[in-house]
Amino acid sequence: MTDINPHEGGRPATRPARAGRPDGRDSRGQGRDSRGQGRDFRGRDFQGRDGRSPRSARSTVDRARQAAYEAIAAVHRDDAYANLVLPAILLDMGLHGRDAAFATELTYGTLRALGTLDLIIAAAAERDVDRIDPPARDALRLGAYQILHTRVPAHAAVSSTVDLVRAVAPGATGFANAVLRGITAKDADGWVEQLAPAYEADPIGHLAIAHHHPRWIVRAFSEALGGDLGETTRLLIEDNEPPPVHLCVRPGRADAVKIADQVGGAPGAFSPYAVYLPGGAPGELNAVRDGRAHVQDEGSQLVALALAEAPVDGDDRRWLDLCAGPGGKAGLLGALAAQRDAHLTAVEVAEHRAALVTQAVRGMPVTVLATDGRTVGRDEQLPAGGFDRVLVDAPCTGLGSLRRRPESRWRRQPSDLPPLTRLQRELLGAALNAVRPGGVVAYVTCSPHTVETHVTVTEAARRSGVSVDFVDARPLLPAGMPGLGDGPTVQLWPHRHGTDAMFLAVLRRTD
Ligand SMILES: C[S@@+](CC[C@H](N)C(=O)[O-])C[C@H]1O[C@@H](n2cnc3c(N)ncnc32)[C@H](O)[C@@H]1O
Repeated sequence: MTDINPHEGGRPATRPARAGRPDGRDSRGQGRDSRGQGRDFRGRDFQGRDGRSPRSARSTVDRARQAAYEAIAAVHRDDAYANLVLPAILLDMGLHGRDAAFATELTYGTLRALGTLDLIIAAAAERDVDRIDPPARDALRLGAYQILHTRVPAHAAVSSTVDLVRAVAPGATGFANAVLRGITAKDADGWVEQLAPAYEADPIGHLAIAHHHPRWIVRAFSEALGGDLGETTRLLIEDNEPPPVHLCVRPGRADAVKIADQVGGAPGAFSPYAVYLPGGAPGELNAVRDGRAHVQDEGSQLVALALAEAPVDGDDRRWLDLCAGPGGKAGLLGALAAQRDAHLTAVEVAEHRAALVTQAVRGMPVTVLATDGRTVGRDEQLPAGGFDRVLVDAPCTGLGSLRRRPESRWRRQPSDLPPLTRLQRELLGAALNAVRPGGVVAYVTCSPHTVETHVTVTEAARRSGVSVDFVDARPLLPAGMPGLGDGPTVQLWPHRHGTDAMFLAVLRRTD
């Protein structure tokens, strides 16, 4: 498993620790009360900025809730990624089995539902959540999630959260108790009825609150689904489910059916290389450790395979992956290149991610370049017209994989779109310059936002100065795959295909 978020433009997956906490580790879980002191979830005191002495404290909070609180606090305090910080916390605390599963459910569920939970907390507290101290606020979010969305009895959710607040923000114990009791007055549907606009008057606004997504994302999904609100609702529901874990069994190195048997999983429904895992820690599987397989969503496999399937006239040996880090698709394309006597050049601008690509393609006919993909035509290793197949798996908002990054829906903003789409256009323009006439380019995003998909492709093709035709991408996917639309582009969906919402456009250069 990689420690890199593939949708970020070269940014490490855990953002750097704040000044004064160089390793990020000592700071985890700490909360500060209003006097600048606080305690971490294990009751250890830390000294306030005012230099007063530590106090002694004992936490009575169970360890699964402590772990969840610590992860949620790290996400909000340190801009950490939950999918990375939580496993580290579980390991650190020695939590396994049911405790680890409960901590994961609480962390992921709370972070996914955050926007709606905050509205409910604000209503019960009669104050905006911004006016609640961060440690108490995160504990309240965790408590509200348990009350409204788990089978934990309300009284247990309230008392365990009050214990937590006592440990991390002692001054707010009475306040938290009152707010939590207020929240128990209604169930989740009752709160949605009180706080959301009526569906008939404002369906997007209603769905956003009822299914825990920012409004602009619901609107973008709805647009990408042609305004079908029923399908949009199914997508939102799917986005709130735990994500499946898929393996890609590398072509020529092992057989997916055999690996599925070995790991107690199931062969994928669509990709011949996919294995659906039953759970557990994929990084510990022998097949992953020894390079026969890597963790990769089936949708990512399908779009990479589509590039390899697209017909090209003449030579077919020079392949290019223009945005390769951390190396999932390069690992699959590199294994195919080995079988087809081709060679892959894998480009990644961020050096630490280029190093991950190098690891991912070990033993394959792949050259990794840590450089900017937009230097096509200016870098002798990236000659204009020098490639037969080119993949642009562009940096994007990642709205198609919200299941995997529970906090990202609330972090992403519409203002992220203009710089990303500019970069997407430039990278696709570079790819169209890199491919030779008769060769093909696959443009891929893990976002269904039409500004990142159709608009980018149309604009980049228009501005590129080369002539291109769209190739119908549907026949490049497995025969009989349902729900691929009218072409020529393809949009995969979690609720239709069980994959991330990958977009694929295939273009052939004609001059
Ligand atoms: C969506 S990710 C690619 C995921 C990858 N294909 C995989 O399957 O693992 C986009 C990548 O593009 C990289 N990137 C961003 N700007 C770039 C540029 N100008 N040139 C090359 N790579 C770039 C990012 O650092 C990021 O690693």
